[in-house]
Amino acid sequence: MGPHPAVAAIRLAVRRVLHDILNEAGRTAVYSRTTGAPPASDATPHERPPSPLVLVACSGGADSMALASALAFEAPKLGIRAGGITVDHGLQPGSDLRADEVVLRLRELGLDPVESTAVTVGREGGPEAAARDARYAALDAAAERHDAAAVLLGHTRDDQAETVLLGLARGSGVRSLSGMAAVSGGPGAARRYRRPFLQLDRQTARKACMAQSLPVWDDPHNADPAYTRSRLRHEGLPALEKALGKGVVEALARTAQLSRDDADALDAWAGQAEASVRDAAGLLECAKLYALPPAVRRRILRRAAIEAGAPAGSLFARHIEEVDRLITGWRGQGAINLPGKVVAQRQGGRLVIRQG
Ligand SMILES: Nc1ncnc2c1ncn2[C@@H]1O[C@H](COP(=O)(O)OP(=O)(O)OP(=O)(O)O)[C@@H](O)[C@H]1O
Repeated sequence: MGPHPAVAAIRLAVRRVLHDILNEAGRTAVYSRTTGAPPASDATPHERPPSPLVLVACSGGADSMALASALAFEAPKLGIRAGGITVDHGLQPGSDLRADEVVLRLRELGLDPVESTAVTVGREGGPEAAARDARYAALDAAAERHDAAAVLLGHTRDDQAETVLLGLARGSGVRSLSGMAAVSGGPGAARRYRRPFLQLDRQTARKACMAQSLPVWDDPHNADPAYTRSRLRHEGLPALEKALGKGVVEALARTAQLSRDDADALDAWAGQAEASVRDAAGLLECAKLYALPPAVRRRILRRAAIEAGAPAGSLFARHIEEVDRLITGWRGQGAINLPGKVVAQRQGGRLVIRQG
């Protein structure tokens, strides 16, 4: 009898990603599929390149426990070492004990190395953003320390749908609607993070844990109505499903993929158009900017503001719209102040964006 369908589904999702990692590293999965033994080789063990290490980021929740179990099952068959890391945010009493428990469970799955790392969560950008920043910094550090080829994250299709809705409600562009990427980078490692479950629904991950008798922990934050994402998960999406039908989560995840492709194309277009709207001195020419489609023009303006020193995270659509009005609605406006003490002004048909 084969594995439970949910277990088969999580394993397949992880296997695909592990194959990608091997291919990118220029290695093929030549290790025995049944025993996990390396192929017979003339090379002595110390001449063989060390097998790559893949870490799973695990909170102890159903999604990342399912991910850890699938990694533990698939990695040895491909000659990949599998490890795990859990981050203790220190936001609840006893969180250190919980982290120790997660470490134990990951070790029981056969992962090695496994470690927990404690972080201090600041306040910047609100509680969710601050916890996320601290978590990724810790995961980046762990990946560096262990020289990991990749870190797996347990985001599911449901998380993706929530992210798309949050972007939609913020009124931002297609980049924001494109949600989370299946592959994304950390400092110095453009393809560090992988999300094997992005096409998989949360129920499948949960069922896979049940089928394997894996205990999971439900983060009280996930149910805390003080958090926007939690309200969306427990009230917003169910209401949408009631009104629009069950396929809404899948449709939102598809929207993410389509938006990502559109955003990438527009970014590339803006990158190419940028050189053609600069004069010999490198200044942006307003007449040429005016002739461009708004989506392309605003991307060029955003890039110029960031290049001048505006922090990307504080630069919102409304800032760029105001700068855009220097091009499309010129009536002698004064200089426009942007985050990071950057100033944009129109001078003699040129747009000057620099730190004031
Ligand atoms: N404390 C943590 N330590 C390590 N990794 C974490 C931690 N919290 C989240 N992650 C990683 O980020 C992913 C997304 O986390 P998030 O809390 O947004 O989603 P979730 O649906 O609650 O996931 P899970 O059920 O795995 O907790 C997790 O699946 C996991 O890979």
